[in-house]
Amino acid sequence: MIIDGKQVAAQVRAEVAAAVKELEARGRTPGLTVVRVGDDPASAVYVRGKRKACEEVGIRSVEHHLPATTSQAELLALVRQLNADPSVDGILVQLPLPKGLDESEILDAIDPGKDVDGFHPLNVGALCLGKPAPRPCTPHGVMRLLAEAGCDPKGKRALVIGRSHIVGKPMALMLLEKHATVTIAHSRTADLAAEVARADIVVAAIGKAEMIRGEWVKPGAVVIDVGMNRKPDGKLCGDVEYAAAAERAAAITPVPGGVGPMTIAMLLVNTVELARTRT
Ligand SMILES: Nc1nc2c(c(=O)[nH]1)N[C@@H](CN(C=O)c1ccc(C(=O)N[C@@H](CCC(=O)O)C(=O)O)cc1)CN2
Repeated sequence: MIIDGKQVAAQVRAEVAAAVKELEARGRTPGLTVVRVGDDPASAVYVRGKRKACEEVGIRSVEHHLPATTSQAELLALVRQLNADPSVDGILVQLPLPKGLDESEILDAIDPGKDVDGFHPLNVGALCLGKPAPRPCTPHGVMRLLAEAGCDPKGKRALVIGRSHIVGKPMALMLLEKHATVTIAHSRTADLAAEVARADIVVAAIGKAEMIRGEWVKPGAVVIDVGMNRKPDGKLCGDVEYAAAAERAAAITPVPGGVGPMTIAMLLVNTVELARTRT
């Protein structure tokens, strides 16, 4: 089975549009503000996608596009200004930031009540403790894809490959919350093939083109590919050898059209949730 992220994302967007209508009936239009610094072409594409998705579901979106020469102090000042602005429900600083800017200090400065990405230490702590808080969009989207594929993580061996703050670590916590037995693999893992071979659920988020060999996948496993890599021929591919893995997996996400569209859909979910909380 191919897990169609575009289709699930469309379903999520329809749910968000209905939730926005309800809020509007109460005189409240949710608002997302995106901060983009510099001219990274991929970031420009993602931010455009975020704004278009907001527009489609009725979320008000504003973009602050700052030059790559922006200083740490200037960026911090903008974040603080947005924190104080009552018309802003969600603040998102598009990553990566240009070299020289301290990403962690910027993310920590976002009001945790407006942290639509769920990257603030307080929200990460809340996730750790199983308390309600905005969940990082990509792993949040993966959980929805698993549910749509009929995969309940309870009691299953889940392998998360990658330990980033944005995907790997929160992913592991969300799977743990759903009672999976979770392993996190990374660049120093001794025998990755053996880890993959015993996993019922594999979430690959390492950023290395087709590094996870199809033949490693346990027959009947569910494979979620978070990777997005550009091949020399210009085509996109994931972290998993798709065709070979699809022969063994019970369900698998493609790249593109798998996890990517869910990242934007769950951002909309988080924005509406923050607006509700602040109402
Ligand atoms: N502040 C944040 N920055 C970044 C995040 C994030 O969640 N918050 N995630 C990524 C980039 N990202 C969203 O920002 C993102 C990545 C990929 C996609 C997507 O839809 N991909 C498509 C393919 C797109 C293409 O053809 O190039 C797919 O997989 O089908 C959406 C959003 C890093 N930064």
